[in-house]
Amino acid sequence: MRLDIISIFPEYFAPLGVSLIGKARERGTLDVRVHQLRDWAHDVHKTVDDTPYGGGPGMVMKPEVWGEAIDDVIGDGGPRMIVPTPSGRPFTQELAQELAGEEWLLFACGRYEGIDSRVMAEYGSRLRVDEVSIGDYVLAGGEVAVLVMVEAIGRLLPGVLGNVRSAVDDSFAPGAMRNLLEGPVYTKPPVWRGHEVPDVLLSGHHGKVARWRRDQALRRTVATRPELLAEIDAETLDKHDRRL
Ligand SMILES: Oc1ccccc1-c1ccno1
Repeated sequence: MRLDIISIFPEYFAPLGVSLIGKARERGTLDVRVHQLRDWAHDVHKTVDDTPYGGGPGMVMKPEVWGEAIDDVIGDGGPRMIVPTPSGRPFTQELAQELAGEEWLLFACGRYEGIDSRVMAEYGSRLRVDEVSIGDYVLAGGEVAVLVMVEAIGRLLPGVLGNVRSAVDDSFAPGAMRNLLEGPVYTKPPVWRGHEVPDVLLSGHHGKVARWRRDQALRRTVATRPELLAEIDAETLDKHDRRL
């Protein structure tokens, strides 16, 4: 997978050189290219923003600069374009799975009050363009949102996670864990400061362990995110529980 990221703060993406994503880049599973938007601003101050039409606070990012940058980066290619914004569709594990199936993603990191909407309109006629939010809060720019999305997407690519199983058992992963939160996890020692590991996890009985884990996932989901259960139909719940 090729990832292009356009930003006025390319240094934000240094973390993509470490851990799982860094190793995926070394192996060639991920081809990450970060671009400085100001390289396409031609005035002496490398200006990338201006005041909003209609008035109001803040500044809006200029369409001309973005247009030249995106044209240069994609050429005649057709990546899927992702624009992080608080007003976008929610970024979910399901969307991460979908984006992990793409060959080429282009991330446009807006700052200030956002990118002139004509940029998304212009490229929306040629590319699949999604405006995406990572949550109901406001950031200073899209860079952190891109880091979140690249990690969530990258870990789903073949060979990136050492143990494929751990992606399958993720919270929100499709299948048995869809819309369920992961339950508690434990490792050695069996007793730590008087806290014991649940006996079932030491039993070696895989069926009982699987049932206990699903029960714990359901309990945690009811306690923390009950609205997620509304999205699981009774048949699905029953099917997976019956399987256990
Ligand atoms: O708050 C933002 C500002 C700029 C770009 C993206 C965001 C955002 C907030 C939540 N998801 O994305």
